Amino acid sequence: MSYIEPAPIKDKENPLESMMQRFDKAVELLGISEEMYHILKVPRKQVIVGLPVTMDSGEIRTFEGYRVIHSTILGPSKGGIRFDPEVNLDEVRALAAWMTWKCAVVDIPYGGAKGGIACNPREMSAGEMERLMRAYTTSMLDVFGPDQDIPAPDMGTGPREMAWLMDEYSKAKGMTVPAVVTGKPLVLGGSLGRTEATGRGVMVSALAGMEKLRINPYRATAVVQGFGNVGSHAALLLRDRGVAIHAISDISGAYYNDKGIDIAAAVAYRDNNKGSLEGFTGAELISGDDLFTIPVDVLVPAAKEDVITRRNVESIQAKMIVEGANGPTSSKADDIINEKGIMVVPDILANAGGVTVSYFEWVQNRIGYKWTLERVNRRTDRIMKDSFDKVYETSVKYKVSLRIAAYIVAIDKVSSTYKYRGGF
Ligand SMILES: NC(=O)C1=CN([C@@H]2O[C@H](COP(=O)(O)OP(=O)(O)OC[C@H]3O[C@@H](n4cnc5c(N)ncnc54)[C@H](OP(=O)(O)O)[C@@H]3O)[C@@H](O)[C@H]2O)C=CC1
Ligand SMILES: O=C(O)CCC(=O)C(=O)O
Repeated sequence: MSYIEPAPIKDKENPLESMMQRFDKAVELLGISEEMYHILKVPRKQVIVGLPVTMDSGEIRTFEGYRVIHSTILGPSKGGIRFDPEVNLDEVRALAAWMTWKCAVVDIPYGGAKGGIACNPREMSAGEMERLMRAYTTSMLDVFGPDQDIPAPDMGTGPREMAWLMDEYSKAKGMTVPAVVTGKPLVLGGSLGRTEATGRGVMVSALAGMEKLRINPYRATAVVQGFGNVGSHAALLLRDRGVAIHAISDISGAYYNDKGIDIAAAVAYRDNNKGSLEGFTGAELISGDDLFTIPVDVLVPAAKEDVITRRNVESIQAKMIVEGANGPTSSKADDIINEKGIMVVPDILANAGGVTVSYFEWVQNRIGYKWTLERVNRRTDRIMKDSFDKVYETSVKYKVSLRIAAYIVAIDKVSSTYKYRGGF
């Protein structure tokens, strides 16, 4: 028997602190009361579970899993499940709060939650992953529910894991409950457009930002860190709008080509190479750190938190950062970015396309009807563009960055909803 220790919180800028610093700034500008501050700050529920799983070797390993419900003020809580060795409670708490603000920014009727399991999916077989996901679902039967808390994919998980979750939950309830989870395979009630939705939202946000900066997409260049669900779809869709992608990266390194990378070839290579870009020959191999220093119009961090910090922020030469990942920029880097005059389209706006189409999937499951891809994309684009415009106007009104403006929009929405519900 062995026990997988969750990774200790590293000596780096803690994502929860980064989230709270932005939250505090926005709260101060909005002038909300002390009572409301605590209502919005403290998560409603935090669940930690031990998950014993039989590995293929016959050994039983116990993993630690988390689900944090940050808020249910706007509706049932919503947020993905992350499988990653570095998952810890503080990270999940920050990610859950970001979900609350994200749903509020794009005005969809959900609160915020997030889940995670400290595990390494790269070292696990499909059978081990399945047993782990089913054990987690069983532990969360009282937490999850189509009107209660609705999970979805995040780093290290995708439609396959959501299918196992739906099946395990449905078996326990004695009926098929597709609306308990989103990001499912199409045959199980998944929505057309969900797989590429987050990347699509990144593309719409990037184009809206370029318009403000008067950058012509057909002459624009970009680099994308992370080539998973979000990064690869963002790269494909930006390329479709004329943007030349000069570098992409994953854990194996960054791949640079100043003539523009053939993104479709990179996707095909990754898909035939166990999900990795390692050995990709359509570009020069450079270090992951060097990707941030390339002079381009748009930098899209689409891997994980705290990749833009005080350590590397000075070397960034992009005109715009569009945050595909959650929390890629530490709060300490924000001030320097603002001084440098770089526009940042923040995570809680830029990557909200995923939860938007998750909401559409949930709506379709509840009405028992399937929308066309054209309808999903049209509605997603409109929500993303309207949300960008609202955040932009707020940034002008309060003379703040787009990030603080997005927090202002979100906190205002959640706090006024709380008052309408009569909780105050
Ligand atoms: N999936 C979704 O719908 C949404 C995701 N997000 C956020 O987007 C981010 C990415 O999620 P998603 O695309 O789903 O995750 P995936 O697991 O699909 O992809 C993550 C990618 O990041 C790469 N990566 C991890 N660490 C590094 C690193 N240190 N340097 C370079 N690349 C790295 C991975 O490489 P490798 O494969 O080699 O490990 C992989 O290419 C996360 O912050 C997530 O919370 C936000 C909104 C919705
Ligand atoms: O699709 C969803 O419901 C949530 C996706 C997610 O976890 C995120 O936006 O960070």
